[in-house]
Amino acid sequence: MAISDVKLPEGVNAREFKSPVLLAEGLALNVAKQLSEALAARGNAVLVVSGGRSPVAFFQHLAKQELDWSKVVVTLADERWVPVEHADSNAGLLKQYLLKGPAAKAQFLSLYSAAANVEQAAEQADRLLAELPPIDVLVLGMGDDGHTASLFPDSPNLAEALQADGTRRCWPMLAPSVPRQRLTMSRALLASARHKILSISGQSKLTTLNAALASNDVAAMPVRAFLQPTLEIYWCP
Ligand SMILES: O=C(O)[C@H](O)[C@@H](O)[C@H](O)[C@H](O)COP(=O)(O)O
Repeated sequence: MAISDVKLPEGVNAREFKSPVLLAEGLALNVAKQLSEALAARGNAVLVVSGGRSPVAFFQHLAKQELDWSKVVVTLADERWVPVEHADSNAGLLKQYLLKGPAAKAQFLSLYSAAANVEQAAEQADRLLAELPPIDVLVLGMGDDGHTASLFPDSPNLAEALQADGTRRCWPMLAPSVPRQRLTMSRALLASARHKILSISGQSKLTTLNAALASNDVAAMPVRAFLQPTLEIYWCP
C-alpha cells in the first residue's frame, strides 16, 4: 500500500518519498521555506517539532539550512518529564541533532522543568507557552496507537487536552510506555499552527492512518483531531 491508496479528506494533502532520507530532506526544505516566509513577513518565526526516534535525519537536514535562526523560536509539541541529560529527553534529542551549526542560534523553549511533580511542570510550561508568538510550523508524528504529540488514548486529562476550544496550552499526560510521565501541548494550541505537517514512515503507520480515517472518535485515536484541512502528510515506505 502507498499513501496514494489512502482516501484522504478534502483539504488534506499527502507527499510520498521513496526513502526516509529523501523524506527527511524534503521535509527540511519545506520547513525551512515556511520559516523563511514567516521571517520575511513578521521578522520572527516559531517552529514546533515532535520527538520520538524517526525525526533525527529531518533535524540533521534542517540544522544545515541557512536561515536567520537567531529570530526563530524552537519548541516541542510534547516532552517526556525527564531532565535534558536523560536518554529519553526530546530536548536532549534536539540539542544533539537540531540545535547545531546554523540552527544553534535558535532560541529553544523547554517544556520540561524540575518541578515537584509533572502536574506542576505542566502548569509552568503552560505559563511559558502563554508568551509564545503564534506557531508558524508544526511537525507532528504519530504512534501506532493513534497518539500524536503526547495525546495518548486512555491518559488522564485527555478529554480536557483534546477540547477544540480549550484555553490551557500544556497538560500532564500518562503514556503507556516509559517514561510514562509526559507534557503535551493541547490540541487547541497545536491546531493553531499556520502550517501543520504529519510526518510518518512505514506500512504500519499507513495502516494506523487508515484506521484513524475510518471513524471520528478522537479520544480513541487523538491524531484524528488533526486529519483535516490544511494538514500536509509526509510519508515514505
Ligand atoms: O515524544 C514523542 O514520543 C512524540 O512526540 C510522539 O508523539 C512521536 O511523534 C510518536 O510516538 C511517533 O514517534 P516516531 O516518529 O519515532 O515513530
